Amino acid sequence: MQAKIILENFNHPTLQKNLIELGAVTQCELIDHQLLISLVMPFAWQTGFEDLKATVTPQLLQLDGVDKVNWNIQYNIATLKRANNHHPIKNVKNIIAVSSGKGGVGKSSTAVNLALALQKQGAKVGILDADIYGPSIPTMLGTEKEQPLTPDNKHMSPIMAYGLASNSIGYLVDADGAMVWRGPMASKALCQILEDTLWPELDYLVMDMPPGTGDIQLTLAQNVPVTATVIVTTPQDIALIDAKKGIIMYNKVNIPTLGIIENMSYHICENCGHHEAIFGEDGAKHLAEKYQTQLLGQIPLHRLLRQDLDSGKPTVINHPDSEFTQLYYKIAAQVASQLYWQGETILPDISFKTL
Ligand SMILES: Nc1ncnc2c1ncn2[C@@H]1O[C@H](COP(=O)(O)OP(=O)(O)OP(=O)(O)O)[C@@H](O)[C@H]1O
Repeated sequence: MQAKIILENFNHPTLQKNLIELGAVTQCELIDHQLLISLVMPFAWQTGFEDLKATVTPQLLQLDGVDKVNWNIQYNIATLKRANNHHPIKNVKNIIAVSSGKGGVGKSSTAVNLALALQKQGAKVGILDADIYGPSIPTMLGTEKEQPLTPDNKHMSPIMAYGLASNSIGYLVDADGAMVWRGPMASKALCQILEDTLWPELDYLVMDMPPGTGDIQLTLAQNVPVTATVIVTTPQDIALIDAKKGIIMYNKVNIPTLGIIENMSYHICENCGHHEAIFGEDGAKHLAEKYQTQLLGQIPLHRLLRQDLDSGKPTVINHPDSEFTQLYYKIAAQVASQLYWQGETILPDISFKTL
């Protein structure tokens, strides 16, 4: 049928096989001059779907007998093989660790906007703030006054914010208390929070890792059932050197690096809109090339991004139509698709880590 050929010919940066080959098209039928097309996608793909509709609908309407095209998409997000074959966490399909070699590069800001953007891409998403040195996710989600309830005195219910299930060391201890934890104590506590949270069914759990490449990060990376990591850096040499250390550390513990997100890539002048590369140019691109990974996206330095986070309403929520939100959507589409294409689909989980 010609409609199938049109679907087969659709190319998109997030697709490495066409939709027919991928087995994503579950219905393509002409009924009463209406073409019904249904897709089931194994990764979050809402912007891809919008692009598909915009590109392909006019072509389909040219076919004989087609007066209308009726589109439908559903998700059955794949569970991908975890690094080091760790046992999974109950209800969590995939864990994406957001890491940075250096502190203050915008790892938490990126993690929270990425989690929200993945959700807008059609996935069920949670976020775990494992940044013991500065648990900032509760502030960024506007939930800093909340505390998880424990229905059975053993497990914690996550705090819900904008549809994300969240938990943070910041809900449980004050920042000063957490800072003095020694390495083994900190990583043990973090693993416990991950395991003791009653996560709802999640396609992706974004984990905001503590910055750095020391013992805590290493122990965490080795013990958490991570699917892959994403490294956040600025284009500045001193951040790139640490980002490189991060890639090497994850390589050592067999955790795949999906790619690099460059934050504060350029400054946008609020008066004239001029883009200025105040921290240098192309640093993350070169780093990605050198380590055979990819640049997943670039986020500018802009006051709005900071203000939105400070007010507890990340830009993806507070300014959904902004150019920044579009950038996060694009990054989320890249992260979800790369995770799928670089990973190995496994069967849904039957055994869980003992709690
Ligand atoms: N692209 C950006 N534009 C403007 N402000 C930003 C941007 N990215 C991050 N910020 C601001 O920079 C500060 C540090 O960001 P963030 O807490 O995300 O960094 P981090 O790498 O997680 O830090 P830490 O090392 O403490 O974990 C925050 O105030 C945040 O609002």
